[in-house]
Amino acid sequence: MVVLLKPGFQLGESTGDSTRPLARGGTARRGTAAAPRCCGCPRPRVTSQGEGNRATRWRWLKVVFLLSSAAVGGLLGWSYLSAEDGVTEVLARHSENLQDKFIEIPCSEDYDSHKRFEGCTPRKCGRGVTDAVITREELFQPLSLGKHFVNLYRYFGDKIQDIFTEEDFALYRDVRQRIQQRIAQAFGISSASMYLTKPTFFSRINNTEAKTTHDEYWHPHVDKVTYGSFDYTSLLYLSDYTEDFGGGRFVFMDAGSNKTIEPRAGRVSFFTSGSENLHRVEKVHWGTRYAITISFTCNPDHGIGDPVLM
Ligand SMILES: O=C(O)CCC(=O)C(=O)O
Ligand SMILES: [Fe+2]
Repeated sequence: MVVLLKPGFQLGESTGDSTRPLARGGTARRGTAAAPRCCGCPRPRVTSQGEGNRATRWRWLKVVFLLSSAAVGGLLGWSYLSAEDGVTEVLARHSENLQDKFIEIPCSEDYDSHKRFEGCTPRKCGRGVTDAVITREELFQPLSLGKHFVNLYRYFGDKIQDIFTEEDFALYRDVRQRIQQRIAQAFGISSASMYLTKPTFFSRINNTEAKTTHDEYWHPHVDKVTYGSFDYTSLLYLSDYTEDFGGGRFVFMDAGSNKTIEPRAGRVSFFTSGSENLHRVEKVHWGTRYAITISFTCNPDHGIGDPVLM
């Protein structure tokens, strides 16, 4: 109930079509002389019909003004939060099971400042997502044991035999080959012209504080700048956005409209590594996010072999 008291008015209640005062059960009637009287009370002002209408209009104007202000405020707040979040389009939702999604974008000039390998160095650039390369059943749990941004080659040293089995590595090789073929097909190059490059690592991200700048995964970056040898980057997600962790979406930072990929276990995203694909990872708010970065170079000198048990 909205109760408004204005000079010259008695209690009234807003109704759907007007702000008529209650007129039942002896309650006072606005704009008439039938209001209760008492000795010594100031004589209620008798208002004309015109004045009453003006006041009603005034009240409605106030209501309309307040509602519009609330709507404008809400819109501004929403657009501020969206802008801060930086997300304007979802490329791949967690709930979707995507066969193949590929978006071509113009290449940056980054590749011109490196030695070109025709038939491999990107002439066609873009980004893709697929849930069809690896089944959820194939996901390799053993590799999820790693520490934050673990380098498969360096971190474990002699301990690597205790942690990974020959089967884990065989599965890694198989998955790596399938991703390599998918990338080659999407960009129209030969899979044989691509080489696995370092760092190849898996990441375990939670909301504990970063110990070194290497742990600060959320900064916008270009892989070719950060890692040098990368020409094609791929990411294999091992856990599920909103089920295993909150935050942690992958964001392509395009001018004016960012695009997100929501991680899903078994989902592979891949893209050319130059500044046409500036990106970041949102901070993880809760839970643990697992992913493997598998990247390729066109320069055989920067190629590495698959990780093996020694
Ligand atoms: O884990 C991700 O989604 C992306 C990580 C990343 O940007 C990188 O490894 O360079
Ligand atoms: Fe990256």
